[in-house]
Amino acid sequence: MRRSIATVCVSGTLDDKLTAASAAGFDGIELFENDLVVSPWSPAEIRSRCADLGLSIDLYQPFRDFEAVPAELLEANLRRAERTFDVMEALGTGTVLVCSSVSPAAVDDDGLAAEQLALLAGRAADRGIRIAYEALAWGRHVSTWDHAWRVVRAADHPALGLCLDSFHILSREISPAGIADITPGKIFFVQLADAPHLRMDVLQWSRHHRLFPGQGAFDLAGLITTILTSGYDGPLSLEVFNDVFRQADPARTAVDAMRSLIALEDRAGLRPLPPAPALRGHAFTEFAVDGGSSPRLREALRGLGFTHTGQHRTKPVELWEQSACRVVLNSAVTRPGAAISAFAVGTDDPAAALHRAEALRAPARVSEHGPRETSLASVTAPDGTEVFVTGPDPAWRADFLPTGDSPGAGIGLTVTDHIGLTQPFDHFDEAGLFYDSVLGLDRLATEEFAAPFGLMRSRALATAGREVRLALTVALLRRGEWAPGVPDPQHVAFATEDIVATAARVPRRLTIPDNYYADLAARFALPDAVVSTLRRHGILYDRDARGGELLHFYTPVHGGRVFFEIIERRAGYDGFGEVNAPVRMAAHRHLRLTGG
Ligand SMILES: O=C(O)c1ccc(O)c(O)c1
Ligand SMILES: [Mg+2]
Repeated sequence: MRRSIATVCVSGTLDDKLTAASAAGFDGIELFENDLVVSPWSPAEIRSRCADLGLSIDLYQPFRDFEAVPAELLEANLRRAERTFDVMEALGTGTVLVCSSVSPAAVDDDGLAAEQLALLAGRAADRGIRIAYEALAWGRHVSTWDHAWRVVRAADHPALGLCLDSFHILSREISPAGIADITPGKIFFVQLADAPHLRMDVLQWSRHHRLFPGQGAFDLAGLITTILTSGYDGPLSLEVFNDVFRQADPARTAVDAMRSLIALEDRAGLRPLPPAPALRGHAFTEFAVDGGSSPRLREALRGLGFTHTGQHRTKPVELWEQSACRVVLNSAVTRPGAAISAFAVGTDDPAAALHRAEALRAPARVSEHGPRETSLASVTAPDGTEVFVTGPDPAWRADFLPTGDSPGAGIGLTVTDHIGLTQPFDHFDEAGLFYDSVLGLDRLATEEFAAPFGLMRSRALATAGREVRLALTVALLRRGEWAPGVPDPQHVAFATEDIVATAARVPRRLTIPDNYYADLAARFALPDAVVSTLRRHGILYDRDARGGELLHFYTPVHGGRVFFEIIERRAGYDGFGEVNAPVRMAAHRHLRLTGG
């Protein structure tokens, strides 16, 4: 099926939008009237620009407030329509979207609406144009797909059909099942948007919070399957009104949009993707360090029981290990401070993983390598992190010469539990979609919490067996000038099976205030002895509804923004202890002020 995108989805002028849509591989666009109005190009020039870019103009929109009006208004509306048809003729576009009226002038009379829409369709047909009627979820009298379909059926004109928009359908609690029975050929156009579950005015919800498929909570694969059952074979077109996308780099947004559509087509069984191979776990996490931060990171790792086991053959890169926990310190990448620059996940079939990534418009990159080095392929995530996929026989290890120090007993750390990455404000939803589609992760809970320096949102992603977990966080508003917290913190969490024994062996843990423990005792009715053990070691606590428990502690921040977390999950606790994140943030801030 053809892939289309509405110009409203991306930022910029029409030129920026068309360039972005074409570069991302879309077949066509929905042209929004206001993008045309502000363009210096004539409709004929827009038509030829689109043709040059390999884009068809699949729809022109919106034409508003047409139907069910008194006679004198009808004349004016028809005149308006003729002007729109003139533009469409010059554009070479055959379908116009007419959305259900929101005008106070419209009357609640389906017969009149049908009659006037049939009249409009007749005028349109004279000019080779079709009318796709869309029920806006906030339409004055017509606000559901089935109501729009009743009106279209009653009008009974070959040039009048439906535009089905997933947002208007799924934002209402009306079953879409009957869409499968719509007369073949009467669905003229299909628009796709996802959205998070929100309890708010539906117009505000639609105009500010739509997302690309897979980024929200709607069952779009199910809806598409229903729509295709009716015989629809026109374009699948993304129509997303989103405050962030409207101001983000259009080239990136368009790729994000294309990735969402490709992943959706896979979920709906339309165009299967190469399956995501099972991930075995976190293979290593790489920190880019500079001259100032590398000694700090080394000291921190030593303090956590890691051993420097390998030295890269040709690059200033060190491998540190403890059980299956592996950290790579890379001084070859020069950026100030320390940052998580890459992570690696293990799979039995790295080639298949990269094949899938390519299909999802995440091109694989083979890192620079010297004569004796393994070429490790990676993909770059929207937050800039390089994601490596390594095989069962970790060939990359051969790139490291043993230092002679074998990993000692350590302090009980077993595996990397998760990696926590702060996301760039403009790319949070893009990042979630990237990680879940490319790596085949499940999206777990999205949580919001009030932190000292702003509201935060966090989204957890993980493999079904929890071998690989990621926690993505973002500020809910773009950060202002006042940014005293740790800027864009990042961390790696290692698992232990005995947090108290492990904590006792870590010299530098983050100090947690007494107030936290008083509150904890009140919230969970924990025995005094337990609370005092937690307090003594700076261990934070959470418990889920099923009795699963999380015990975790943190190190100070090293090199500006990175820190480590040690975590013990009990009885199937599956979260990330986000409820404790504000405590950690305040403690890091306090430490910074007191020179830690
Ligand atoms: O928000 C709107 O007005 C609007 C306009 C056109 C559409 O196709 C739509 O879904 C919403
Ligand atoms: Mg729409």
